[in-house]
Amino acid sequence: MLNDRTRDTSRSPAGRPFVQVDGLSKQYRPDLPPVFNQVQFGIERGEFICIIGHSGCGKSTILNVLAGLEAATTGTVIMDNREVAGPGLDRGVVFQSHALLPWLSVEENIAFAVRSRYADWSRDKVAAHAARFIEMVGLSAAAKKKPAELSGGMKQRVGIARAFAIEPKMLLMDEPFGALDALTRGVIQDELLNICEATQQTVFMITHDVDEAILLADRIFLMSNGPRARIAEIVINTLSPQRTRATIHRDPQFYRIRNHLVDFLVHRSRTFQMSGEVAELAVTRIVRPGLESDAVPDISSVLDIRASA
Ligand SMILES: Nc1ncnc2c1ncn2[C@@H]1O[C@H](COP(=O)(O)OP(=O)(O)OP(=O)(O)O)[C@@H](O)[C@H]1O
Repeated sequence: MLNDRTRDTSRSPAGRPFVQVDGLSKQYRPDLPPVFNQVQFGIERGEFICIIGHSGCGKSTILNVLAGLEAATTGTVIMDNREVAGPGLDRGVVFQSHALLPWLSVEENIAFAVRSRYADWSRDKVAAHAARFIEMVGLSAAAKKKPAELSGGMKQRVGIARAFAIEPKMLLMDEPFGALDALTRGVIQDELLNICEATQQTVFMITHDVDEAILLADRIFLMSNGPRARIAEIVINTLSPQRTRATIHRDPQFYRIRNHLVDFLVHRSRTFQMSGEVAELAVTRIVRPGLESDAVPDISSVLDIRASA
């Protein structure tokens, strides 16, 4: 499989990234500290972002805010020059559970979503569009089956096809492969890469799997532990855009990035928590193993992990 992940990263006339998140915080109760605060990042059009952090740091809450399913306590999310103020079909969401309509077949589930997005399309056009995405996830032979007749991996493929089929401006995925066995997970990761290449989809994905993040993501956001969690580091994936699951382990750079991520999760994610007051003032650190620096608005320092490897 070849992933020639060239991106259309054109910015808005205002010079803003495609998605701009500023000053985001979430406090569920006034007597408790915010789960996260000062969360700030940009996502370019066509970029694949993975976010990693310990359980409870607020990853799902951030994703829900991006989806418009939850309101932040402070801060703004601007997507394609418009503020996100609620759910909308310009964003697709894939959760770990599939949430398929059990009385509809695979193709009907996807067609249902396509019709809600493109209400004026003819029946044939909807069916052809749905079939295209069913084929992309390798489910053409199962198109007539109901969800109860599908394996967990197949159901998750339907969820992914449905999300892509509405051609969202941003696809949000909350641990989409968390419930799958390793083999199925690998196959679907490959399919996901192929679809992203074909569609230039912008993706924001939560994962607990560092290998998955290195395979899929252009950049990896690392969240410190909560409360008062924040995006402490952004790791730019400098592996070849042609990386594949089969060959990625042969690249020495893979282990440098992997060690860096694991070290963050084991050690550094906690230090931000312990120095909570200081962390509030701190800025996101960017890790860019071996690439030239270019303008990234929320970044203030560069750490080259090759130098320390
Ligand atoms: N509705 C709610 N009311 C109160 N607290 C909440 C609510 N939803 C989430 N929380 C708390 O907010 C924190 C962040 O939750 P969230 O699910 O966003 O974390 P997460 O990083 O996605 O965790 P995980 O990796 O385990 O899914 C947790 O401490 C959780 O208990």
